[in-house]
Amino acid sequence: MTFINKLNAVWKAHSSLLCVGLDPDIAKFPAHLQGKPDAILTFCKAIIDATADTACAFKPQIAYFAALRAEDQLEEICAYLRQKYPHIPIVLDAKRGDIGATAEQYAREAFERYNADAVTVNPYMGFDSVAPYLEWKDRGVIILCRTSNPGGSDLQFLQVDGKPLYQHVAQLVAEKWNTNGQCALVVGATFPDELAQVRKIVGDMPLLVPGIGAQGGDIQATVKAGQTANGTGMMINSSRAILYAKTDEKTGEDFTQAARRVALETRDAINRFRAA
Ligand SMILES: O=C(O)c1cc(=O)[nH]c(=O)n1[C@@H]1O[C@H](COP(=O)(O)O)[C@@H](O)[C@H]1O
Repeated sequence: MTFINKLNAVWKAHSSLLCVGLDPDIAKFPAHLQGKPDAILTFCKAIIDATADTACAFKPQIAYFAALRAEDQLEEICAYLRQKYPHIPIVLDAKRGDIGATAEQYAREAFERYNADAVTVNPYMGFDSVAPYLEWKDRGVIILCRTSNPGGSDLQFLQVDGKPLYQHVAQLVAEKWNTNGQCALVVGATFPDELAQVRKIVGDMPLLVPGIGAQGGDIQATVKAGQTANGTGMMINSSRAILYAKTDEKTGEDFTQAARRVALETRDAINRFRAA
């Protein structure tokens, strides 16, 4: 099944636009996992099991694994997702961007080694740097458009031929690069006005929308600006707010129960503003 078909099916089946980000930071792990050799694997599996039914996607961020020489644990996590939750897309967040020959290797890394359903890529080097990912016809290629960070404006907001650069990216992807219908765009929840602009340009193209939770993006404004006519169209990502949710001492919650509680609250807060 293609990435886009999988996403459409799980949006419906789970009634959720929530993407759970897997950004494992050992320093924030519960005490009983500290110092264990496979702590990242154990932590991520526990989070996945606690939140799978609330999510429309899981998004592992590769830097958190690579920095700790834990790519083998990322492989195991992706294999676990494939085996236990094959209906939930895996979005590998790698933000790659390089010349074609090198991009071919990055595409193999994402789609063969990790067997991800989709990968995030940077459009700065132009079409030939993105083309190798598009060769993988059943996979998703999620292109940075209007990122959630404050410095995103430095380049993405530059006026080019009368409109900001990020709108050119949206138009280029929608009109020229997406010939196989496998593209999506990254647009931060921290910029709902721009999210609405992108939605106007790209029709029903899926959007990966990080920036709620720890980065403070407004859920109501995000959903109103970014949803499609049928109330879908987005993978709204939250990582740290779910992974490291504060446990409620009164009820004696553990970290998985706290993560599940916040994931459910976030999913429901999103659903409150969706079109029926
Ligand atoms: O591509 C991304 O996922 C991404 C794009 C962007 O513009 N902003 C952004 O925060 N992200 C990623 O989304 C996640 C956000 O994490 P939290 O702020 O903890 O929810 C991190 O893994 C970021 O690397």
